[in-house]
Amino acid sequence: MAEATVLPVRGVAPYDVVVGHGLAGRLPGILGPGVERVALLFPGGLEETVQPVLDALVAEYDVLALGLPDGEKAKSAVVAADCWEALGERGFTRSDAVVTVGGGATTDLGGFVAATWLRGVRVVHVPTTLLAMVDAAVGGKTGINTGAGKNLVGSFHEPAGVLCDLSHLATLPREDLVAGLGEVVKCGFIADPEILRLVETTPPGELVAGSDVLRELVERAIKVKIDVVVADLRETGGSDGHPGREVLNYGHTMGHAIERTSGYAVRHGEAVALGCVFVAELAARAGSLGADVVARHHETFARVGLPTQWSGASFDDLMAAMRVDKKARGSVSRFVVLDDIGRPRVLADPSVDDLRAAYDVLVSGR
Ligand SMILES: NC(=O)c1ccc[n+]([C@@H]2O[C@H](COP(=O)([O-])OP(=O)(O)OC[C@H]3O[C@@H](n4cnc5c(N)ncnc54)[C@H](O)[C@@H]3O)[C@@H](O)[C@H]2O)c1
Ligand SMILES: O=C(O)C(=O)C[C@@H](O)[C@H](O)[C@H](O)COP(=O)(O)O
Ligand SMILES: [Zn+2]
Repeated sequence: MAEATVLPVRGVAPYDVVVGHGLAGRLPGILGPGVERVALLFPGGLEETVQPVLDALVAEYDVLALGLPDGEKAKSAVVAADCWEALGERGFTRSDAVVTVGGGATTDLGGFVAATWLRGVRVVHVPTTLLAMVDAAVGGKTGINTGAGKNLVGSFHEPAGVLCDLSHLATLPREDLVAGLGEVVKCGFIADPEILRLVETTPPGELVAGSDVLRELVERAIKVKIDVVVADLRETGGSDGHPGREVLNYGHTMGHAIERTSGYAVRHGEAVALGCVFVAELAARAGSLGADVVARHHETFARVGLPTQWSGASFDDLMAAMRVDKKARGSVSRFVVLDDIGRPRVLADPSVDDLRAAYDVLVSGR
């Protein structure tokens, strides 16, 4: 089996993202000295996946195992409050730590609990979905949803380390693996065309757990994310017209609106694919994106099995949902668009006609 790859995140509080197999034994080294209690947060139902991590932890620490609701249901104020109460009852101090094992919903909620408990304790993420490995567990964004929308409450709280054990992908349902490819392909469009080449030249049936090509895609997508967050951790902006960290939000303005208006029935990665197609169509009208790159959005997402057409909500409902997007400023909506592959910028206040034309393509397809 190939050696682990260590991808350093050289920010203010440096840490490593490790990609490989059987990594749980590294946890004590990452948690460091002084930790007595560890809260292990995971979705109920994932016990088998969690077991190696639990085994590695119980040997060294007083472990508080907290099973969470599955998926997006974990990202609520009620669940966060339940976790705070549990940490309080067990006497968690600032020298104790949180470990998350699960998908992006788990790392988002667990990261938020770690960020807020005593104003911040150490957290290590063990992502078990493709999407969480390439995106959610890396970079320190944590959050929960509110009635008004997705990820509206949260904080930036960087992990002490991220362990991407590719063995976990063997049990991941195909639909969730494909959803993770949504964020991978997004990274191809915003920064790394080699990702697009790999996806477009590999038979989709070979993009499976255990394949060399999937590992290369994982590592490339993580590198894209690391480069962005090291340059602009808190999303304050880039330079020379680059959107800074907001570039990672490519496709997310519409994507988050689709998730919310569907009652979170559409997976995050699926919504990102739809949002990227929408915003490529928008950039063709309100910006200067060429027809060839727009077509490539439709083709590449569809090639891996992601949706590129969706008619689950009205134009007005989606516009209303997009108003709470964190990139908006006052009543001005802002979208990350491309002028070409790897050339992102922010488009502010596009016309309703252009937005509607892009929406029409989303509804009826090309
Ligand atoms: N913080 C960030 O930077 C960031 C980035 C991207 C996405 N996100 C968030 O991540 C979430 C989506 O993450 P996701 O796609 O991982 O969804 P998820 O966390 O809901 O996981 C998807 C499903 O896979 C199951 N699962 C997890 N690991 C498994 C395994 N190894 N085997 C079998 N089943 C497994 C989960 O229990 C769940 O049912 C969204 O809430 C999104 O907003 C956050
Ligand atoms: O890390 C980021 O920054 C991202 O935008 C990555 C996104 O893929 C991710 O879905 C993130 O949670 C979106 O954040 P939000 O700020 O739009 O809530
Ligand atoms: Zn995302």
